[in-house]
Amino acid sequence: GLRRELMPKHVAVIMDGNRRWARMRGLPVGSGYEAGIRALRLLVELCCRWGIRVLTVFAFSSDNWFRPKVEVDFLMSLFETGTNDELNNFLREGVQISIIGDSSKLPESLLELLTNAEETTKHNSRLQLILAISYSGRYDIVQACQSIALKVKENLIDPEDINELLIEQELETNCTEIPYPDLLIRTSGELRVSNFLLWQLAYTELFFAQSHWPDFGEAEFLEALRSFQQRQRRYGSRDS
Ligand SMILES: CC(C)CCOP(=O)(O)OP(=O)(O)O
Ligand SMILES: [Mg+2]
Repeated sequence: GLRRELMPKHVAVIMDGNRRWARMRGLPVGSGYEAGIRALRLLVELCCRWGIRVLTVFAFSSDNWFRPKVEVDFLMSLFETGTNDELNNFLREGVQISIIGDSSKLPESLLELLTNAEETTKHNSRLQLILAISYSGRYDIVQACQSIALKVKENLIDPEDINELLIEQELETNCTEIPYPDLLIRTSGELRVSNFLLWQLAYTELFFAQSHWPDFGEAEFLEALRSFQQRQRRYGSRDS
């Protein structure tokens, strides 16, 4: 069975397969996205129940902007209604919301909602939910480099002061005490990282599930946790 002391502290999820889920059922794409939101709500509850400290989900990548406008608009409105519907639950359950990604491209109404949700939940401490929206792992590293280069230019630091900790502090995941996921879950059978967290995933255990995201429920999550607990994490040290 699962052992509480071997739980991952930070779980990251690429919630993939929503459109295929809908297509397999002869449903419109929007139904897949709506089912995906429901699966996310369930996962937040499961993470609270199993004592996971941080959950980072890839809700919308910078590449997703190239999808048909009708799909992008539907997703943006879904993020708005989802945030509205869930905010009171998150407040009650002690869930803190943080957003990472290029928020300048989000609709003003969604940005306001998310900023308000960050503000009203900032003292919650049971689970930190990080929503990666309009996020790019490579751009995250680029913006960290720009920020560090500026500090060098302003003589605040010297080039030899640049180390892994400094970069970690400049990444967008500096919104959490546990920036490095212990476990990454990707659904729908794709075996790619797709420009999600890149620096942060250096030693993360990867778990790939066949089921599409809307079908990823408690049984599937417990299977991922069991797989994680059976792994011997070496961080490159032991050669055996
Ligand atoms: C926006 C993102 C979370 C949606 C993930 O599902 P998806 O739209 O990539 O679905 P498919 O991989 O089935 O096309
Ligand atoms: Mg996909």
